[in-house]
Amino acid sequence: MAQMPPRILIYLLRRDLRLTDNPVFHEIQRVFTSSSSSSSSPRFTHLLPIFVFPANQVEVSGFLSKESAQETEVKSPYPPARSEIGGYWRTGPLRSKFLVESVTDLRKSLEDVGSGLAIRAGMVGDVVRDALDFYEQPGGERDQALSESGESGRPEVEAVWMTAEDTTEERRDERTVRKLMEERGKEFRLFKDEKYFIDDRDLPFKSVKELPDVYTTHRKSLEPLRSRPRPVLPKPRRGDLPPFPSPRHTPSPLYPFVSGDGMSPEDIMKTIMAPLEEEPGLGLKHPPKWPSSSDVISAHPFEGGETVGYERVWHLLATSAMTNYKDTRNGLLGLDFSTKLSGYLSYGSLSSRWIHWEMRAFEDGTDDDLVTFSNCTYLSEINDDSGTQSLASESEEDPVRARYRNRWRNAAGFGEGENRGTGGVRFELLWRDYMSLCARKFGPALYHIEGFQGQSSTAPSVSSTSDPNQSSSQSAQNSPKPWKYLKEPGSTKPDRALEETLDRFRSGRTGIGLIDASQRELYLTGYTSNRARQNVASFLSKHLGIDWRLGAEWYESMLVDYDAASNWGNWQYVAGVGNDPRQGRTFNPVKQGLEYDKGGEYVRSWVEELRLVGLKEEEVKEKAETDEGAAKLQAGDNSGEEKLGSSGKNPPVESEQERLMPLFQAWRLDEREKERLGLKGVEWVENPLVKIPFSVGRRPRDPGAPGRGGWWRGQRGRGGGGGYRGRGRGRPGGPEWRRV
Ligand SMILES: Cc1cc2nc3c(=O)[nH]c(=O)nc-3n(C[C@H](O)[C@H](O)[C@H](O)COP(=O)(O)OP(=O)(O)OC[C@H]3O[C@@H](n4cnc5c(N)ncnc54)[C@H](O)[C@@H]3O)c2cc1C
Repeated sequence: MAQMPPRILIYLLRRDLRLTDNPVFHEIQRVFTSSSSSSSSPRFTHLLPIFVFPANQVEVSGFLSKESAQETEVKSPYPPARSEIGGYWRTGPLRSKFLVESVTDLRKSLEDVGSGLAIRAGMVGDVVRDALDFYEQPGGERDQALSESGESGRPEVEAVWMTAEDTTEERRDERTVRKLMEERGKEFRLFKDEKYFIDDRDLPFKSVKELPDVYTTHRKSLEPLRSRPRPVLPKPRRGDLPPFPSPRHTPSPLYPFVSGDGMSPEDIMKTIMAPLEEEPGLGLKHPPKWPSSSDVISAHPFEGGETVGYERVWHLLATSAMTNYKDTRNGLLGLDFSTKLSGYLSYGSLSSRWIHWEMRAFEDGTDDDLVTFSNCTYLSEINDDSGTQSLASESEEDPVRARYRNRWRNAAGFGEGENRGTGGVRFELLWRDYMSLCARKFGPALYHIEGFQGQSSTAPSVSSTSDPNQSSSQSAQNSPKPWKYLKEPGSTKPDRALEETLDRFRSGRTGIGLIDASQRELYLTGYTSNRARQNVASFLSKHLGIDWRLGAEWYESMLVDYDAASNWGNWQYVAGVGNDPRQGRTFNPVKQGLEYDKGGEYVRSWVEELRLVGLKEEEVKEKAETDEGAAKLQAGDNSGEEKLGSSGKNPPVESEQERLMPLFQAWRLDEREKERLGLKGVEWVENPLVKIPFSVGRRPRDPGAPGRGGWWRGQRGRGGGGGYRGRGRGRPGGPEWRRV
C-alpha cells in the first residue's frame, strides 16, 4: 500500500545547542504529540535538525571534497573566515574545539531520543536553498532510488523553524532564510530563544528602544531578580520528536563540501582544525608556549556541550563554589573561582533560567522532590502563550544529577535561601541579558568604532553615510578618541609598526605582567577571567590608544565563550564608547596586579620567564621541586638569592609590593637580576610597549612620570618597539567595516 509522502520540518540550529529548555524542540514535541493522538494526518512526519558551520564565521575549507576522478583539490566558494580588520581566524582552534564538542554532544543527545542531527558546512542561506532544491527538483538518482524502493510520493519540506539572534550577521541569515521560504510559499517560523534569564515577554518595556542606557537602571527595574525567570521547558524523551528522515530523504551536502553526518566527533574535529593548523602559531612571531611547570593548569579545561554544562552547574552547587562565588569571582587562577558557564551559555547549551532553577532548588532545599528535568512542579506554571498544555513528563531524574544532588545537602548554603553567591550569579546573568538587549537596540553600532555612544539616545546619531571609522565630534558624549588604526585612511597597506605592536600584544610580550599573563593564558586555554579581560581591553584601548575593535576581534578568535553581544559590548564599555556611565575609566594593570594577583602567582604561572621574580628563598626551593629553572637557580650562585628578598621574615605589606613590582613591569628589574634570570636584552623586558607609573605608598617610583589624567600620552615615546608614536592620532582610518 502506498505510504504517505514524508513531510519534513527543518529545524536550523545555531546558538541553541540544547535539548532541555529549548522552545523549538518543545513546540515540535507539542505539535507532534498532539497530531499523533488525533485522527487527522500529522503536519510533520519527520524532523530534520540541521547544524551549519557558518562559512563566514568558521573556516570550513576542511570540508572540501576531493574530486576523486582527477585528484585535484576543489576550491571553496567562500573567502577565508577571517576577521575584517586584523585578519584573524574568526573562530580560532580552541573555540572550534569547544564548538565541535557542543555540536556532537547535541547530536548524541538527539540520537538518544530517537532523532539525529545533520551537519553541514556553508553559508546558512546556501545550505537551506540547496536543501529545498534537493526536495523540489524532480528526477535524478534520488527519485530513481525512491521508485526502486517502492516508497511513494516525493518528500516535502513543510517548514523551516529557527531561533532568533540579536546580532547583525545572524539576523541577516534569518532574513535570507525567511525570503527563501516565502518565495517557495512555505512556512518560516522564527522563535525567540528563551536562553536568557528574563524572558522578553516579562521586560518592563514594549520596544527595545526603551532599554535604559545604564545597566543599573535596567537591573533595578527588574529586582528582585530571583522571582523573575520563567519555568524551564522539559527535555524531550525518546519518541517525543518526529523521526529523523531516512538517508534517502536527507539532503546531500552543499557542493563542494562533504557532509559531517557519517563522521565521528574526532573526524569532524580534524576536518575543522585542518586549515587552522596550516598556520602554525596563528601567524605570531613568538606564539606562547605552555609553561614547563606541572603546577600550571588551564582554568577552563572543560569540554563543550549540554551534558558537560549540566555537570558543571551541579559541581558548583555540590562544592559550595556557587555559594562562595561573590567572594571568589575576581580570582585569576583555578577552576572554581568563577562559574565558567559562559561557553555553555554562548552556544546555548545551557539556558540562564535553567541555571537559575537549579540554584533555586538548592537554595530552597527542595532538590529531591521538586526539580528534575521532567517531573518538576514548576512546569505546571508554564505560561504558554499558545494556551496549550504543559508537557511535563514522568521520566527519571538524570542519574548524574542524582549523584551530585546527594552531595548538595552538605554544601554551604543548602536550604538557606538566596545567598551572596547565587545572588551574584543572577546579577551577572542579567548582565549577559543586558548585553544582548544592547546589541538588539543598537544593531550594527555594536561593531562600530564609536560604539553605542555614536547612536546613544542621549546623543545625536551619526549619519548612516558617515565613514564608520570616522570619529564624529558631534556624536559622542566624549571628545573624539584618537584611535590608532591598522590601516591609514585610503591605504590598503597596514602600518608595519602597529602590526608589530599588535603581534606583541597578542602573544603576551607587552612587558606588562598582568596583560602578558592574560594574553598567554588566552592563547593557550581559550579563557581568561573577567578581571583580566577588563585590564587587557583597557590596556589596548586606553594605554596604547589602539582601535579597540582589533582587541575584540582577537578575543572573538580566541575565547571559547565568545558571544558577539557580550564580547563587543564589553570591549566598547571598557574602551569608553559603550554603556559605561563612568566613561574614561582606565585600569592600571600594575595596581590591579598588586591588588588581584597578590603573591604574583598568576603572572608567574603564565609568564614563565618571570617565574622566579620576587620569590623568597624558601619559595624558590619549593618551586625547584616542580620547576627545572628554579632547580638550576637554586643549585647555582647564592649571591642571587639575596636579590630575592631572602630574609625569610614576612616583609611589611609595602615592601612586599615593591618586591613584586618587577613582576608587573619587568623593566623595573635591576640589571643584576635581569642578568641572573637571563632577561637581559629581551625586548619586551627592556622595551615595554608602555611604562606605567605606579608607586607603592605614594613614593614616586618614576620621578619623570607625568601625573594622572592623560599620563599615558606622555609615555608614548618611551616604550620603544611600539611604533605607534604620533601615528594617526585623531585621524580616521581602517578598512570598510563589512560586518554591518
Ligand atoms: C573585554 C571583555 C570581553 C568579554 N567577552 C565575552 C564574551 O565573548 N563572551 C562572554 O560570555 N563574556 C564575555 N565577557 C564577560 C565576562 O568576562 C565573561 O562572561 C566571564 O569572564 C566568563 O567567565 P565565567 O563564566 O566564569 O563568569 P562568571 O563570573 O561566573 O559569571 C557568570 C555568567 O554571567 C555572565 N557574565 C558575567 N560577567 C559578564 C559581563 N561583563 N558581560 C556579560 N555577561 C557576563 C556570563 O554568562 C557568565 O558565564 C567579556 C568581558 C570583557 C571585559
